[in-house]
Amino acid sequence: MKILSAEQIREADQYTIKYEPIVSSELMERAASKCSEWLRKKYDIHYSYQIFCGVGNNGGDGLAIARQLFQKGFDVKVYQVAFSSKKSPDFILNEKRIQDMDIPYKIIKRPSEFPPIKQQKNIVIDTLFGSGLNRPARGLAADMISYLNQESRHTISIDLPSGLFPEDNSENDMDFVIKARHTLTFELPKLALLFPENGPFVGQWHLLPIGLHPRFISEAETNYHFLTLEEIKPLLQKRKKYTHKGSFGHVKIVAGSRGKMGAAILATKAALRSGAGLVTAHIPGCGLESMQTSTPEAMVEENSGTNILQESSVETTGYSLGIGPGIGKDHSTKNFLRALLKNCKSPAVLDADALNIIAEDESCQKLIPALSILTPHPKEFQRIAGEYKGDLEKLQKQKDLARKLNCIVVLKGAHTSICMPDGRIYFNSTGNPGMATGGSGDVLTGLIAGLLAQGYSPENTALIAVFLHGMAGDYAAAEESVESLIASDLIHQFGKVFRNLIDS
Ligand SMILES: NC(=O)C1=CN([C@@H]2O[C@H](COP(=O)(O)OP(=O)(O)OC[C@H]3O[C@@H](n4cnc5c(N)ncnc54)[C@H](OP(=O)(O)O)[C@@H]3O)[C@@H](O)[C@H]2O)[C@@H](O)CC1
Ligand SMILES: [K+]
Repeated sequence: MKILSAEQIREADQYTIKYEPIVSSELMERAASKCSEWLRKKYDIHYSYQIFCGVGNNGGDGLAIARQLFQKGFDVKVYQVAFSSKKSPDFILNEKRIQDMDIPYKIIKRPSEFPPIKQQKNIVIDTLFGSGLNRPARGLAADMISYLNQESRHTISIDLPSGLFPEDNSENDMDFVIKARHTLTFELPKLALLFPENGPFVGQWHLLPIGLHPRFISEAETNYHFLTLEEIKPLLQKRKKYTHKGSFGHVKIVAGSRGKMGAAILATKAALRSGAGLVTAHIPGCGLESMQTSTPEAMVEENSGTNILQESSVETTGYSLGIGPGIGKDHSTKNFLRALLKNCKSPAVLDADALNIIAEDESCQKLIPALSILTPHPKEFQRIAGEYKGDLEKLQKQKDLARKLNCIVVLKGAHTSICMPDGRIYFNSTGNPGMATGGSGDVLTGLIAGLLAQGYSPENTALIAVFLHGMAGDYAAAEESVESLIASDLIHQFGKVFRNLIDS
């Protein structure tokens, strides 16, 4: 699914009006009815609504939602926050409609007129600003936002939390942005909704399709995508009947050190469960027994080091390498990694301490095979890409790094972003906070290496693996809980994930 800029969404809006065709007030009515349907499904008739409107089309949405809820018998109160006298035509039309229906409607001109916010079974609907915000909120609008953030326990923002810019908030004043519990956004996600730093404002966000013209969307150009099931399913290969283990490649997991063998075991198990034909674990001697006992399906190749990986010759040809989980940063391990990368000619997966080592050694970065997949978490990413101020700058650094190394950079987090060397970025839609747990990244490394071995292109491998990994997390959280989720649970869910994705 594409992520378009506010400018493109405005164009999509105009294109739909012209070519569907539909009058703009009807498009607003459609958007509002999607919202009121969503609300009615979630909250029963005992809930009341306080709807705060600006004077643009976002405010117009608020007025239309108010009328629709009122018509269904809900207790609705509407407030126009008069921060400007320039009302949009569709706002004016909807204002007239609610006035004709005797819906309680007040105009707020100063903070002393802010109404008390009901605390029980009450929802505040925020329609002060949407995608038309063109400067940080100030004056009356800013006061209103602060007041609602302080008083309302349950705010739902329409299209965007008011005060949040759809893309770039680096210059914004975040004290004057609504903190919503839910955000109902139209048709396509906006970039700002995907940034972890905006989580406190956006809450949970939901996409409501409003029928913007499909031709405009399919022709619109963008580097940003939101990765959904529809895009992943066609990428997956079904196993053919006449195949044998040699058809599915050979993974080599290069991982572990004394005290961190768990990382190697998790990555190895994940590679096995990903469907790779054969998996070899290249580990320090101290891990031999634990690996063979816990993971009898894997072969073990002992490194010359007992406690850490140190220089020894490693065959790389014919393998998909997953390098880094639990290897530490000992001087000998650094030398080992350098020699390994020198030797390795096909795309590999680099994670954890492998990334920390290359972060400290620029010359080592040049040895990474083209189209390798790097999977840093934010701290590792910062070490390798440098400091950044906010998530937009972080995204730019991710693009710079992918281009510089000619690699795929998978930046882990809520909505993990996958950046291709040509600058395309995919945000993942699966996963949950329970996955922020030790070993979760090791599982991803094994899964990526396992898919790579089976002949998926590096690009498709990264997309599929991240999506599957998140989906496994969602299944695990549904069966147990977000709190209790541990990394092995993810591997246990791979079977169900594959079955649901490939067979259905
Ligand atoms: N596109 C779609 O598909 C559909 C879009 N729809 C809806 O339309 C919304 C976009 O509407 P929009 O363009 O009218 O802008 P909106 O966010 O209401 O605000 C603009 C007003 O705010 C003002 N203003 C701005 N910043 C300000 C500030 N800091 N402080 C004070 N004032 C400020 C600005 O005035 P000015 O800059 O001229 O002073 C103007 O008056 C979109 O989010 C969605 O909800 C749906 O109805 C149908 C389908
Ligand atoms: K809003």
